[in-house]
Amino acid sequence: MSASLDQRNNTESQQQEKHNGSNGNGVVITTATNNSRSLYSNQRLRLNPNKTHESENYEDLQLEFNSSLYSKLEQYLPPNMLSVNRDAKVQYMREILSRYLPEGERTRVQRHREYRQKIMSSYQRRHKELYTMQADTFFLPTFIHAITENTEESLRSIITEPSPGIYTFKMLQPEFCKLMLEEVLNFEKWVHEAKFKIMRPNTMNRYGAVLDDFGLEAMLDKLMDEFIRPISRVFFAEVGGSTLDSHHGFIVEYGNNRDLELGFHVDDSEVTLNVCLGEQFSGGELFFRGVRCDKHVNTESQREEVLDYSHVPGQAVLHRGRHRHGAKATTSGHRVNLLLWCRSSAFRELRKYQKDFSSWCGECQREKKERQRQSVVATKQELLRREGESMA
Ligand SMILES: O=C(O)CCC(=O)C(=O)O
Ligand SMILES: [Fe+2]
Repeated sequence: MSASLDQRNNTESQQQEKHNGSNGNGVVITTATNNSRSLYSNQRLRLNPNKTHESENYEDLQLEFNSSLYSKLEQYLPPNMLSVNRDAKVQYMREILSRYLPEGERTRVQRHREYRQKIMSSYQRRHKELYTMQADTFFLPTFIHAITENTEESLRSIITEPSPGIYTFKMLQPEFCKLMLEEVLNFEKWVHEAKFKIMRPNTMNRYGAVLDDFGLEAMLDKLMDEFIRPISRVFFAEVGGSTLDSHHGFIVEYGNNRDLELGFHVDDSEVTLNVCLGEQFSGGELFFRGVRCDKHVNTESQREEVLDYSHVPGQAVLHRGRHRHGAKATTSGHRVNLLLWCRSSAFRELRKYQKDFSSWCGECQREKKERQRQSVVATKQELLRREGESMA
C-alpha cells in the first residue's frame, strides 16, 4: 500500500512548531512559566548534588516541566536554598529552568497555564476517586499481577502480539470505564454551559478532550511511571521505552455528530497506549501499517505489516508512536478511547545524532538486509573468480 501520512501533533506541539521552527518532534512542555527573569538571574546550581538531602514533592503544582525534574534539581540547589520554603525553592528553580525556554515558548506555556488554572478554579469534579491512582479499582487483577511480577514472562502471560510490535491486553475494570466516561461527559457539559473554549487533543480530532487539562495529569503520570514504563522497558527499549518521562493524555470520541474516522498518521510519542472505554459501537477498527522513521514515513508497507484491530472496551493496545496507523469509520454507536502518548526526552535527544534506525524502522531494516545480501553475493562472486583464476 502506498502511504501518505500525517505527523500527528497535539495542539501544544503544533504551536511550539510555529514559535521555534522545530519539526514538532521536540519535547513538548505541557504547562507554563512566569516571566520574573530578573529576580534570581544570578543564581546558580551546585556542580554536585547533595544526595542526602530529601527533596520536596512538587506533583500538585502546575509547572513548566515534569514535577520529578524539580525534585531532582532540588538536590543541586546551593546550601542556603535547601532550608527555605517550597514556594521559594520552586521560584528559584523555575527561574533557572526558564532560561532554557525560548521567548515564544514561554508565552505559549504561560497561556496554557492560565487556561488550566481557569478550569481548575471552576470545574466541579464528578468522580473525585479518578484523580488519584487507585490501581485496585482501576485495573483488572491479572494486569496488576503481571506488572507486580515485573518479568518478561509475567507480561507475556497477559499480552497478545497480533503483529510484530503491537501488544494488546485486558487492562481496565468496567466500573473505571463507566466512571471515566461520566467524568468526560460531565467536563464537556461544564465546557458547554460555561461557554468555555475547549482545546482539542491534537491536530486531527475535532472532538474529545485533554485529560491533563482538567486535573488528571498526576494520575496519568503514575499510570505511565508505574504501569506503562515497565512494559515498554521490555518491549520498546530501542525507542526509549525505559526512559519515558512525559505524557499527553486525552480522550477521542467517534460516532454520530462526532468524528467518524481518523486518517493515517504517526503519533508524537515514543510509545502510545490506546485503551477503549466503550460504549456500544460498530466499526472503528485500528489499521496498522508498519513502523517507520522520518525518512521512510511514506514508504510502502510489507504484507506482514498489515493489521486491522477491533477495539474491545477495557482492552488496551500498546504500540510505538512511529507505528503508522489510523482508525476506520465508526459506523454506528459511540466510541470513546483513552490515549496516553508517552515520550522520552533522552531518546529524542539521542535521535538527533543518529541516521540508522534499523533497530525499529521496518524500511531501515529492509535496506540493511538488502545491503548485507548484496555484500554476500559480491563476496561469493569474488571467491568464484579467484577460484577460476587459480584453476586456469
Ligand atoms: O481512534 C483510535 O482509537 C486511534 C486514536 C489515535 O490513533 C490517536 O489519537 O493517536
Ligand atoms: Fe494515533
